[in-house]
Amino acid sequence: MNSAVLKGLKPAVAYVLRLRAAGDSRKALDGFTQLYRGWNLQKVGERGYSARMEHAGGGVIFRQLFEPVSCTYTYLLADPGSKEAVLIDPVLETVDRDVKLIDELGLKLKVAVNTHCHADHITGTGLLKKKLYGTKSAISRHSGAKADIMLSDGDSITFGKHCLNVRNTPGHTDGCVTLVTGDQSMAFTGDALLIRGCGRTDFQQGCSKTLYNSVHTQIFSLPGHCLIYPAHDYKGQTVSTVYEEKKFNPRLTKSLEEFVKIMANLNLPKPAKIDVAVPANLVCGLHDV
Ligand SMILES: N[C@@H](CCC(=O)N[C@@H](CSS)C(=O)NCC(=O)O)C(=O)O
Repeated sequence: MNSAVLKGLKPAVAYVLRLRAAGDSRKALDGFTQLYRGWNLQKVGERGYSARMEHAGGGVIFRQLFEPVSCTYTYLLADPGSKEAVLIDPVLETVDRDVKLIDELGLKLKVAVNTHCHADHITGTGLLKKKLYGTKSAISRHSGAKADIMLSDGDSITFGKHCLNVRNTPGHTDGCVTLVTGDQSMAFTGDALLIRGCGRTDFQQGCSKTLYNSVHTQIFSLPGHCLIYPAHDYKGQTVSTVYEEKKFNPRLTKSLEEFVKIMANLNLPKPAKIDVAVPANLVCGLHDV
């Protein structure tokens, strides 16, 4: 670590040590967790993309990628040792970008997984299967969509020595899942939980009561420092934490009754591509499996 980085870290380390000396070990532990994460964050371009790269202990390669028309995040995770990779929520229009990155990093795409049957964009999984031989598609068995791997609650998607654990989080659709890293440091929440928001519940199999229950039991039960990576953001945010959303989410901090009212009065326009996207996504994108 160079001296400029060390100089910048010193006050933060001192603050954490002061917390520990003052006997606030929980806050100190959270502080250390944040510092550790900070060492692995990189700022790229105009958006604050976080990229946790491989390090001495053998971390995970991680990229957050953005598709600006549907404001969709695609996530690439890979094991630095085996080079096995997983892509979460790829978008048809950005498949070439994703393939190039996977090639450049020398990775082998094992699974392209959708957190649910999307209504606003066409998934890239079908095209990825054609472009990257051996890739398997995956989606929840409750989604009604076709894929090579039909996921159930409690399943794991492994890539090298890492894994993503599947938690059913229905409510936006019946087949919504949240994918949680084995160490519970990151959760990919799809459209169940967005940053300071949540997925709408007014089409497909949407149910606001179900969504409220999913978020509270399956996501808010994760550790406070667990990073939340949603499928979309419409306001330029990239990442949140369980702690932040439990404290500041304007919908999910409310009672169930209030939440149901909020969701019934969102009055959002229908996604522009819904009539094309849903039928295509039921067969893994434009291309059949
Ligand atoms: N304008 C977009 C669709 C925006 C939208 O409805 N987003 C969904 C997730 S994608 S189905 C949603 O749940 N939004 C929640 C919210 O509070 O905004 C388009 O035309 O594609």
